[in-house]
Amino acid sequence: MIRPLEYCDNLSHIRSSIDCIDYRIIELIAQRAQYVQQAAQYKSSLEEVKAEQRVINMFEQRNDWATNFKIEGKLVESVFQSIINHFINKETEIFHEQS
Ligand SMILES: C=C(O[C@@H]1C=C(C(=O)O)C=C[C@H]1O)C(=O)O
Repeated sequence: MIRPLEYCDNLSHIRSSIDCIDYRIIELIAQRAQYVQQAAQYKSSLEEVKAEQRVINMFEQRNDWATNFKIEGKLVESVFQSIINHFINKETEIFHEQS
């Protein structure tokens, strides 16, 4: 369980909470993968698969979200760079398989 910070009394409480948070992050990435997989069905070219303008807009929006949560935009940018690049590659594979 994610123990509320005010109830964490030792390193073990902190680490088990971090483990739960990371588990949830991975669960959400797996869920995200399913949506990206579906997106390929609505694309008819490799340009659409890459969707450059959408990606630019996403980075701006995620940077704003980072600011709201008081975390560094650089961190969020590098995390989403990896995630989105990975998913574009996956979606490209799916696109080639279905066309
Ligand atoms: C999922 C899409 O396809 C690609 C993958 C994206 C992603 O992982 O968020 C975003 C844009 C596209 O490069 C989409 O067009 O929305």
